[in-house]
This record gives sequence, C-alpha cells and structure tokens, in this order.
Amino acid sequence: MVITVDIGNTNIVFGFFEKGMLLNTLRIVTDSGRTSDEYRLLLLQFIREEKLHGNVEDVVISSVVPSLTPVFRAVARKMAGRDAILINSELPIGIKFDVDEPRFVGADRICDIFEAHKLFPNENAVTVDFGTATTFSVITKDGRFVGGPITIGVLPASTELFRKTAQLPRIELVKPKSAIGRNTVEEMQSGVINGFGGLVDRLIELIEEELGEKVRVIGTGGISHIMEGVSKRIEIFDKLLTIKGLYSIYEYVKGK
Ligand SMILES: Nc1ncnc2c1ncn2[C@@H]1O[C@H](COP(=O)(O)OP(=O)(O)O)[C@@H](O)[C@H]1O
Ligand SMILES: CC(C)(COP(=O)(O)O)[C@@H](O)C(=O)NCCC(=O)O
Ligand SMILES: [K+]
Repeated sequence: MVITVDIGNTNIVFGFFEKGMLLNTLRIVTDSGRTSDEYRLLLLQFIREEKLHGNVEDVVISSVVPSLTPVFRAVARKMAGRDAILINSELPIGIKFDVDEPRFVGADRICDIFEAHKLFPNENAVTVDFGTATTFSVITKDGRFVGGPITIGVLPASTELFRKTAQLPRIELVKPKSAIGRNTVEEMQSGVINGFGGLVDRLIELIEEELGEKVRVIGTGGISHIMEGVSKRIEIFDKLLTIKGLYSIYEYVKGK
C-alpha cells in the first residue's frame, strides 16, 4: 500500500492506494501540536478498522505546513521503513516552473497542476483549490507552471465577517436561494458564495486575456462542491484532485 499525505492549513487528507487504486481517504484537522507517534497511531487505527493492507510500501507527502513536514517524515520512516517522498519543485516531474521562485510554490499546487495536466495534456488548465486560501494554479499546454492568483478562502472570509462584526452571525456555507436575499443569513450566503463564484470567473477571464488563450478549469478543495453551478467557468469538480496528483507524481517519479 502507498499512503499519500496532503497537509493543508486546515485539514490533512490521507489517500490509501493499492496497486494504483484509491481504496480509502481520511480527512483530519491539521494540528501542529501532535507528535509523530500520535499521527502514526491514528493511521494504524484507521488501517485496522478499514481492514486495509497493513504493509506500507511508500509514503508521499505534500505539505504547506513546514512545522508538520518533519513530523510526517518520522511517521513515514516508522511505517514504511524508509524515507518519504516529498513533493517540491525540484522533483523531476516533467513540469517547468516558469516563476520567479520555484521553491516557494506550494506543494499542493504542484499536485493540482500535475493532475490537471494529466487530465488535459494538450490544453491550458487552471486548478482552483478552495482551501484555507483560494488558490489558482495555471499550467500551460506545454507543461509550464506559470503562477496563478491567491486569495482568501471561502470559509475564512465568512468567519472573518462574523468575527469582526457585532451583528452578523456565523453562516452555514450553502448555495444561496436568492441573489438579493430577504434576511441577513441569505444576504451573507449570497455575498460570500455568489461573490466567490464571480471572483473565480473574473480571475479566469483575466488569466485567459493574459495568456491570449482559453483554459480548462478544475475545482478542488474542501468546499469546492458549494461552487458547483455558482462559478460558470469551473467545469470539473474533484475534491480528490490533490490526492490523485500526489499519487500520479509518485508513479511518475517511480517510473511505474
Ligand atoms: N468533506 C467536507 N465537506 C464540507 N466541508 C469540508 C469538507 N472537508 C473540508 N471542508 C471544509 O473546507 C475548508 C477547506 O478545507 P481544505 O481544502 O481541506 O483546506 P486546506 O487544504 O487549506 O487544509 C475547511 O474549512 C473545511 O472545514
Ligand atoms: C497558498 C497556500 C497557502 C494554500 O494552502 P491551503 O489553503 O491548501 O492550506 C499554499 O499553497 C502555500 O503555502 N503556498 C506557498 C506560496 C505559493 O504557492 O506561491
Ligand atoms: K488543499
């Protein structure tokens, strides 16, 4: 079995792969305070409960939380008996990082674009990752990562609205029934969700203008499902894009 680990700022998502098949996923809250032993026990318990194959061949890690990277490297060493494969811009994955500082590109973005390029090998593609941040990553048809806008996440935006005001409530992130809204909650839901839909579509339009070419758009991340039908430009939604990209990179690097 191969375990992929996507360490985000809010959630850590594990993928459990057997012979190239994604058997199971596990999503837990990111907690920098936990030890490698705690994370290892949690994984072992999940593997036992889900009756997965206990023999861990490799662990592949994408981390955008530097303090947790050594923690999961230790987990990997104990569980697989060897060093984890870490996603970064220096891995030979056949993608050119056409940006000022390739080493600063978030590992999750590398996974996203790798999978997007696999899905649309001869087309420009943009991944929109709705996580703690909302991240756009642009991969050209000739396999160059050329950057992409980064803005606040949908949940953090709505949480800030609630935290910084006396009268606005915490809202549930659901698709708004109306654009105008008849009460505070509906009005906030429209503002946040419809607002982000418009933000996405506008940024895609600007990206296309700058590239001078059309792009395919794929949505991913914890709350991406809410944007279905709200953004007119996102054509595929795949919450597991990052996890799949992690495994695809692993296969590519291993030459399988
Ligand atoms: N399965 C889910 N259903 C609904 N919301 C989710 C789900 N998973 C995560 N979320 C929410 O989506 C947000 C972003 O999650 P995620 O993409 O995992 O962020 P990050 O990659 O930054 O850790 C979080 O606020 C989380 O609470
Ligand atoms: C932009 C991010 C914070 C997104 O992280 P997430 O919302 O998935 O937790 C992460 O990809 C990151 O730390 N990137 C480094 C800067 C860059 O990619 O250019
Ligand atoms: K993510």
